[in-house]
Order: sequence, then structure tokens, then C-alpha cells
Amino acid sequence: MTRTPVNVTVTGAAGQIGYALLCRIASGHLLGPDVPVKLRLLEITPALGAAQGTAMELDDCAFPLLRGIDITDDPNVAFDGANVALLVGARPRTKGMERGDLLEANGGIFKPQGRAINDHAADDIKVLVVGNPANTNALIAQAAAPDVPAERFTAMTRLDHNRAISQLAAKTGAAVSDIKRLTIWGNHSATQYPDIFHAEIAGKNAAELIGDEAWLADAFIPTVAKRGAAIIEARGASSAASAANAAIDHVHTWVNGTADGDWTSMGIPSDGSYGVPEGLISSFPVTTKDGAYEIVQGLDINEFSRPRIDASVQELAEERDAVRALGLI
Ligand SMILES: NC(=O)C1=CN([C@@H]2O[C@H](COP(=O)(O)OP(=O)(O)OC[C@H]3O[C@@H](n4cnc5c(N)ncnc54)[C@H](O)[C@@H]3O)[C@@H](O)[C@H]2O)C=CC1
Ligand SMILES: O=C([O-])CC(=O)C(=O)O
Repeated sequence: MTRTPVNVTVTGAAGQIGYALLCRIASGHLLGPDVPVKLRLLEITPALGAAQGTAMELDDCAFPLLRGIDITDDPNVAFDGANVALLVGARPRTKGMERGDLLEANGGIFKPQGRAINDHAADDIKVLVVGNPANTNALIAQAAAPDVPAERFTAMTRLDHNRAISQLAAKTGAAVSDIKRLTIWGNHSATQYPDIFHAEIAGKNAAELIGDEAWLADAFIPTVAKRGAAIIEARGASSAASAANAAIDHVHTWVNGTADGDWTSMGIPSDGSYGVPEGLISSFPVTTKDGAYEIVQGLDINEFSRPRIDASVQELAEERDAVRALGLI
């Protein structure tokens, strides 16, 4: 049986995450080893040549699943018929730029892209926002797409989730595959809260196994939350391979489901669960099945976790208020 190719749109395709991402999409890691894909690459006009170069390399890989590559600087073309959209291209913060300037510059990118998704994407569109500030950029795009179900707009905290698992594995000597039910709460920023109180390591509660709140507060949480900055310091450039890998993981899990007994972390529009104001795009523990996700309910939030979740959610509320004041949502 020949399957209809899935249209995957990638923005910022000529950037460093784009370079690490596209081969993996085309080789079947995003959607599965039997799912053909068509790629649409969106770039700003001056970067179209570089995107073309990447497309030439994709051709040279002769991926059996890759059924075509279109390159454009027009969001209306890029999102036409899109089933999956990875919004990677964003305006980075540069010297002298205030936070408001950054939000405004990104509004200029994510608002028109949200509108183009609204007007042109396929009915089953799933959107992952990677470009920072990812949660609030997702909110801007979502607000510009009133005809698309709000829950289709998600933001990436899977890199934080993967980083936290890796730190736990290093601390305990456990295999990465033995670590389950880890949660990232809140914003993809230094205020995020990686929560191990419900996590399991080879079936045992992670917090009890480690039994060291000082390590949690002073080592684990800051290491995970500031890992992006540490990579920039070490590499002289921000995380790219690990960010691309997390984007692949996020969409793969969303489409193909979480394993029984486990969950993942996704930035998603809050339904008010766990005291997170409705509508904020915040990271939650979620299970996924048949292309849909659900927030894991009923977790006990202890005194250690509550103020940390609240602080990150407060930052998200401030970002929302700032983009609202700028007329972006
Ligand atoms: N959520 C997360 O966990 C992570 C997010 N990031 C963020 O991902 C974003 C991309 O990172 P890199 O690929 O390293 O940056 P990069 O600067 O190498 O590439 C960004 C690309 O986006 C393009 N671009 C800019 N405006 C665009 C527009 N309107 N339409 C289409 N393309 C546009 C640029 O031309 C450039 O090629 C950054 O905002 C970064 O902070 C990075 C790592 C992790
Ligand atoms: O700060 C950045 O641009 C990179 C980033 O989000 C991360 O590595 O988590």
C-alpha cells in the first residue's frame, strides 16, 4: 500500500537546528519508518540560498521516504496543506535589546505565521514551536489562528525533559531507559521546574531513591534550567543537535503515543489544571495516544514543588501580559 505523504513545514530551515533536523525528518525519525514526507522549507529571503544548499544535500541522501522539497519565503505557500509545522526560525535576542523588543520582533514572525496556518494548513495540523521565547511565541501564533483548535499549538520543553533524564541517569548510574514519569513544569526558560517527585528510576520513586533535597535545589534544578546557557558558553553557539533531537521526540511522541506507564513533557495550552491559568502555554506532564494528548491528572504537588511551578507560571503570565499590551494576542 502506498501512503499519502505527510506535509511537514519547517521554518528557519537554513539555521543550525534546521540543519540538524531535516535529515532526521526525511529519514523517517519524525513520523515513523513507513511514513513518506514532503518537506516545505520557510526562510527569510536572504537565507533562501542556504536553504537550497541544505535541500541539495537532502537530495544527495536519496532518502526513500522523501517525496519532495519546496523552499519559499512566503508563509502562505509554506503552510499550504501542512500536516505538521515545526516553527524553529525566530529572532534571537541581540545586544541592547530589551525583552519587550524581543517579544515584538517575534510577534512580527509568529503572528503572520499563525495566520497563514489558520488560512492554509490541513485540518489535522499539529504545530510545535521551538523558536524562543517558545511558549509565548506559540501563544502568539495560536491567537492568530482562531479557526485551528487551540490544543494544536504546542511549545518545546522536551529538550529540558531529556536533559533532566540524562542528569538523573548520571547521578544514579541508572540507564536512561529506566527513568520514567519525569515532568517539566512551566516555561522553557531558567524558571522552568524539573520535577522528580513522581519520577521513577527502575520502578522506585526517584526523589526517595536520591533522598537529597539540597542536591535537587542546588545542583539538579539549576543544571537542567541553565543547560542552554552552559551549552552556549561551551560551544559558542546554542544547542542545535539536541534541540533538533527533542523536536523529533516531541512530534514522534505526539503522533505515535507515550509508552504504557510513562509520560512526557509538552508546552500546551492550560485547561486550568494544577492551578495554571487557562490559556497559558505551559509545560505539563502529558500522555499521548492516537495523535492527541492529555494532561496527567491527580498528581500530588508538594511544598517543594508548588512555589517553583508558581514562579514559572507567573513568568508566563507576565510574558502573556506583555504581548497582549503590544497587541500581539
Ligand atoms: N525550545 C527549545 O528547547 C530550544 C529553542 N531554541 C531556539 O530555536 C531557535 C532557532 O535556533 P537556531 O536554529 O540555533 O538559530 P539560527 O539563528 O541558526 O537559525 C534561525 C533561522 O531562522 C531563520 N528565520 C528568521 N526569521 C524567520 C522567518 N520569519 N521565517 C522563517 N525563517 C526565519 C533565520 O534566517 C535562520 O536561518 C532560536 O530561537 C533558539 O533560541 C534553541 C534550542 C532549544
Ligand atoms: O537559549 C537558547 O537559545 C537555547 C535554548 O533555548 C536551550 O538550549 O534550551
